[in-house]
Amino acid sequence: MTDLTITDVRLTPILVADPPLLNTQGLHQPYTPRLIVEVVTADGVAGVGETYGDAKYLELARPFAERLIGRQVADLNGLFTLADEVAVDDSRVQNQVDVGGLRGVQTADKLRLSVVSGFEVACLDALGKALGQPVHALLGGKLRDSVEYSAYLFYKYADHPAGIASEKDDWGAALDPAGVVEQARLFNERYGFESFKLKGGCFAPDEEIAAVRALAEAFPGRPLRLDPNGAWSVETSLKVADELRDVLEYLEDPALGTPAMAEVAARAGVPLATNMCVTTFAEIKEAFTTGAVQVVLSDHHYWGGLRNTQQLAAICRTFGVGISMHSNTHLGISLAAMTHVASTVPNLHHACDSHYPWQSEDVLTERLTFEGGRVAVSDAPGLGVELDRDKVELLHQRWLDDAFAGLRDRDDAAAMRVLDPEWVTPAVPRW
Ligand SMILES: O=C([O-])C(=O)C[C@H](O)[C@@H](O)C(=O)[O-]
Ligand SMILES: [Mg+2]
Repeated sequence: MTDLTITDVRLTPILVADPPLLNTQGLHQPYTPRLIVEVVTADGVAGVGETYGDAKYLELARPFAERLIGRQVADLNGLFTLADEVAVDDSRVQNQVDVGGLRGVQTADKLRLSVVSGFEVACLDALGKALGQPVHALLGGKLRDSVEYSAYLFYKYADHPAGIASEKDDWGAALDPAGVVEQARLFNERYGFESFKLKGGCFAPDEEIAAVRALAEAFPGRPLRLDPNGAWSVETSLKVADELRDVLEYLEDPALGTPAMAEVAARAGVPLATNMCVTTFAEIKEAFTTGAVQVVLSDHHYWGGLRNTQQLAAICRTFGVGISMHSNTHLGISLAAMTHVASTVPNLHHACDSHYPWQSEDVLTERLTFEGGRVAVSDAPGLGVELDRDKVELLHQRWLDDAFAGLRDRDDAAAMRVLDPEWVTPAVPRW
């Protein structure tokens, strides 16, 4: 009989290289924190998970990990009750937003769920390995053999600011329509992506409209999305919708907050997607009953894991709201987890987001690959990925070395201040 008792939990904070990508808050720093979670059973089976690595997540993950020892790896529901026992320092959530608000509201519950998700995935991986079953089978079985992702286009500089330690990337700059189209071509060439999302809210809306128009010309008929992370007023959102209605699959978080989104949705004539105004179960009712969103972009990290993602998908199905997936900077562990759960969701009709192509570094022995913009659903036991200890150690050492350099907490405004000392997180609506 397999012993599924958890006997060891390892938490490894790391810093991963990130290119100089722009968003409405500022600029990505050259390295970004992630937390690698490993749970080990009495039989020596190890499962891996990954979540946000900023200090407030680590502070919660540590006491949570201690409480896991002696519990069963299959006790997934118990993870949530256990999380409730871990106190959240109020100053970490009161009047705070995460990454300048890119991940929506910040609450103690959401912070806990973001931590639980890393452990839930690690437990599912260990359970799958112990039982010889892929994670998708533990979630009820895959409905498709591969999952489609979209190209996640960013305005970007060619390099991080001079004199700042960073890794070089080979994507070049993208600061105007021609640069955005060139980046899209590279994404298409390298990974076969068929749909394209542009991270907007960086330049005046007319410039971003021109970039999407240029994409539509270069890739006729392909699904296109524009996401300014709530940077626009209702009026500006409606103007952009008016100009791009014929080419957009959806407009993502044009304005901030459910009431503003509902106003835009009522008149835009284009579906609205969100990963900002519906990020918790508590936010669903208002958004769905006011028709504020037509597509929810789930993120298993902040929704609390893969099974919560399935529950969210079922609620969306009930209300006739679409579902797809949001992505922050993440590594192959999370891409594998996203792919497993996405393969089990019946109503997944949009290509999911993934930052993975931007991450030149990973902690796996083998990187996951996109073929025709799709990731194959693994049938190997667990997630189907293997941790490379040397790589984990290298990236962990970078985190250790950073004690005073300010990279352990993601701060896009701080990165922008290196270029523009006057930069502050822009007030919203920005346009
Ligand atoms: O709304 C979104 O899709 C995101 O917030 C994804 C990421 O946070 C992205 O904007 C970023 O990393 O700059
Ligand atoms: Mg978004």
